[in-house]
Amino acid sequence: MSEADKQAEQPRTIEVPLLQSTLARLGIDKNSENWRQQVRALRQSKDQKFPVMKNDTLLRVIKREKIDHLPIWVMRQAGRYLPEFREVRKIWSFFELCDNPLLAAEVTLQPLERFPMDAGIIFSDILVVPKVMGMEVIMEEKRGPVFPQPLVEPSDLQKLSIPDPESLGDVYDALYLFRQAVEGKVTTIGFAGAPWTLMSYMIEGGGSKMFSKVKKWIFKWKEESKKLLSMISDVLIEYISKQIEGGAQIIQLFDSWAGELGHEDYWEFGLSYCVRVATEVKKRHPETPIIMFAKGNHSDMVFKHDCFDCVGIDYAWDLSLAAKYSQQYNKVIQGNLDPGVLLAEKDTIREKTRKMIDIVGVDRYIVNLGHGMWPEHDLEHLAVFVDETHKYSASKLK
Ligand SMILES: Cc1c2[nH]c(c1CCC(=O)O)Cc1[nH]c(c(CCC(=O)O)c1C)Cc1[nH]c(c(CCC(=O)O)c1C)Cc1[nH]c(c(CCC(=O)O)c1C)C2
Repeated sequence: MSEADKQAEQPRTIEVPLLQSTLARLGIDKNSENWRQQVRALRQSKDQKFPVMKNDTLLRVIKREKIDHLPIWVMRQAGRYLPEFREVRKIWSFFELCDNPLLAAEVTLQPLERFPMDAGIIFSDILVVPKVMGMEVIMEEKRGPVFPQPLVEPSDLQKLSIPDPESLGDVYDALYLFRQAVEGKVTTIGFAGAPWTLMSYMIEGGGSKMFSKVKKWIFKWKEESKKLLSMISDVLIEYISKQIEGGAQIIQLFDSWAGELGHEDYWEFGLSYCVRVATEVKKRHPETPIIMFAKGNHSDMVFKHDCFDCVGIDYAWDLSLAAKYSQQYNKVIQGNLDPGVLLAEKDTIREKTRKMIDIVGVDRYIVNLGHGMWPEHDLEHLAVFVDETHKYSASKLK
């Protein structure tokens, strides 16, 4: 049966059991025709208030305040490894979830019902940004994201537009609902893809092995490439600022394809734009920390920039070196268990977790994977990672 047929068979009522009591408290009726307007009006209201934080461990680490355990969350925390997420995906397409604040908030809550994480990253995707800039994006079942009409040459830039920031209002509304729903028990994380990574998707038309098309752009059409990177950066500054105003308490920038560029080129076409985005966002929201995750070989460059409060370390990086830089540059680090370790025996997961904590120590550290969860991951194994992080770090903090 095709994806469309499967979807046609399911009742498409919006089931959000985890959000139920929050909606009741906020006075939102999900069955009313104007529930979207009701959520939006609350999010935009001047006297918007969020529940008091009961567990702000993650934010305390950033501020170097006292904690009783190390915080943990995992990238791709909401996703296909969760049976309840797969159930929702039988009824709704990927972007239908992203465009529906009730469903996006519900799906973000799902992993927190199972695991005592310290944060929730809002369910969305980095590719909602190219979408609102005028590009079509399709999520294909096995391949991932596909752009049927990628940017081929500089004249294609004319097809792009700078959107009204409110055209991504569904994301801010989802953040608002999620932060209301967790009642201060976890930190709310917003995110965006970095300019270089988004540009890569927009030109390659999807995931890539060689990155030959986007590399042709930056080396052959340097000025036009910079125009595109600037345009994306401008959109991101507004987008991230609005996420913070909607409820995000910390932001992660994902530069998933950073490692495809050499050192100097990554500065010129990658990190310098992230610095610009983070610096601008910080001018507007100095209190909101920013985590920079540059996957690949460039974390050393990230440490040197004041606009980043935390450096996300991928699994291939040397954690001891990251720990050294963390001291030298006075920065929090996040990472970096290889997602593959979650396929091992539980004892191995515990051992590797303890080792990471021994290397970094129990301050300046947010425990995470070194990249996202995989659909084949076992729920119990993730539970072991979370449990060992909390127990072992708590024993060291006593
Ligand atoms: C659950 C999910 C997401 N995106 C995709 C899926 C799986 C597809 C599905 O359910 O149909 C497709 C989806 N979206 C993307 C991919 C990667 C494809 C590729 O390798 O090119 C896939 C399969 C693009 C994407 N999307 C994202 C990145 C950066 C992180 C990384 O490096 O993996 C990237 C590169 C970020 C992302 N994507 C998502 C989140 C929120 C959920 C969470 O983390 O809990 C986040 C933060 C959600």
